[in-house]
Amino acid sequence: MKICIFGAGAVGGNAAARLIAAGDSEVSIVARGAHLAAIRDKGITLHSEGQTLGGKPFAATDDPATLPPQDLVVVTLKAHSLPAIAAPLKALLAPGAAALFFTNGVPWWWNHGIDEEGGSLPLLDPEGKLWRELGPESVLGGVVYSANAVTEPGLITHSAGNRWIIGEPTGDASPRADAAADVFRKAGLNGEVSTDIRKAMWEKLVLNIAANPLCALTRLPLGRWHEVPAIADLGVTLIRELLEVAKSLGWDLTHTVDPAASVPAKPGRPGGRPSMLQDAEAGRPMEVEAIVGQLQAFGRENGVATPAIDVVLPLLRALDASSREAMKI
Ligand SMILES: NC(=O)C1=CN([C@@H]2O[C@H](COP(=O)(O)OP(=O)(O)OC[C@H]3O[C@@H](n4cnc5c(N)ncnc54)[C@H](OP(=O)(O)O)[C@@H]3O)[C@@H](O)[C@H]2O)C=CC1
Ligand SMILES: CC(C)(CO)C(=O)C(=O)O
Repeated sequence: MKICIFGAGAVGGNAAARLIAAGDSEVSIVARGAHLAAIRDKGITLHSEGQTLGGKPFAATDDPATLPPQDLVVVTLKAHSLPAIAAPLKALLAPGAAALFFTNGVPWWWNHGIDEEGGSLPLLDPEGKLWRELGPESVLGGVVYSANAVTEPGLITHSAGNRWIIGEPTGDASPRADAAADVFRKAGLNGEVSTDIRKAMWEKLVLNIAANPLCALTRLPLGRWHEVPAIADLGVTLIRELLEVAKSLGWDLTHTVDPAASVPAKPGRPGGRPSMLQDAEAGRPMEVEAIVGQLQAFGRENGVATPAIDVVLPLLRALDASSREAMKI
């Protein structure tokens, strides 16, 4: 099986290192910049649970057009980077092959299988390129619990979690979802198939809606939230709003999720640098719309008030705009 990891940064780098080490598939990597140069020079190295994997030079590329058609493309870019790769991603897929998106937050393909006329979500696919040029029928949805950081170019440090949930947006069982989960499991990545990938998305978003924006805005990693207890209280409020939005769309998690117990920060627990904090610290764009903005949009469409989101969202958008301005993008 030919598998490409498109955007092998923190999460994708973990998957790539494990898939390469397993040796069951023909793996290729699309990366860029200093990270790409380091992968070509020294390979992709994964530090995980006291073990080190990888570390042999690897012929990665920044030009997907140089790769042969792939049976599976695992897409691990940030949500805001996706529209730019719609056409090259489509060109990389062998007939019938899937693009498996492991992206936090509400996915651009949300309407596929539930409201085709609704098309792409404008906050996530502003010009509709993903819907039009890639096409939602190419999509496998993915939800990942695996905390990683690119600690230096070519080096991925994995700190917690190993759960990779895969599902068709239509909710159907499919050989391509089974095959993807299977190849992940063989590589030591706990792949599982879901017939309700949106439910898995909401359950994961319970963690992200509190951790990601509040760590990014305060610069406090999760292990330091106890220094300002009101931060965790705000996290609980954000989770409550998320649950009401999800319920208005038909996913009622209010009986299974306890907001107070779901705030990811626990007093004294060390570490915890969510991906949005990593982006804020590095002055990179952040996944504001997938993790926060789309919740406000859904809330407004369905008459659900989101007062805490309404405060957090403009702060994040302003922070994001200043990063983009500094990076001239
Ligand atoms: N990090 C984590 O612990 C977790 C992250 N997630 C989610 O997983 C997804 C991926 O996150 P994460 O791994 O942290 O992101 P990263 O930014 O670490 O990785 C994405 C990589 O894709 C590269 N990239 C972007 N565009 C292109 C392009 N056109 N061609 C080649 N390479 C490209 C980026 O390069 P550059 O840096 O130059 O932009 C970067 O190296 C996100 O949705 C995130 O929310 C989920 C669970 C945990
Ligand atoms: C759950 C969490 C917070 C793990 O790091 C994550 O998904 C992220 O970093 O975006």
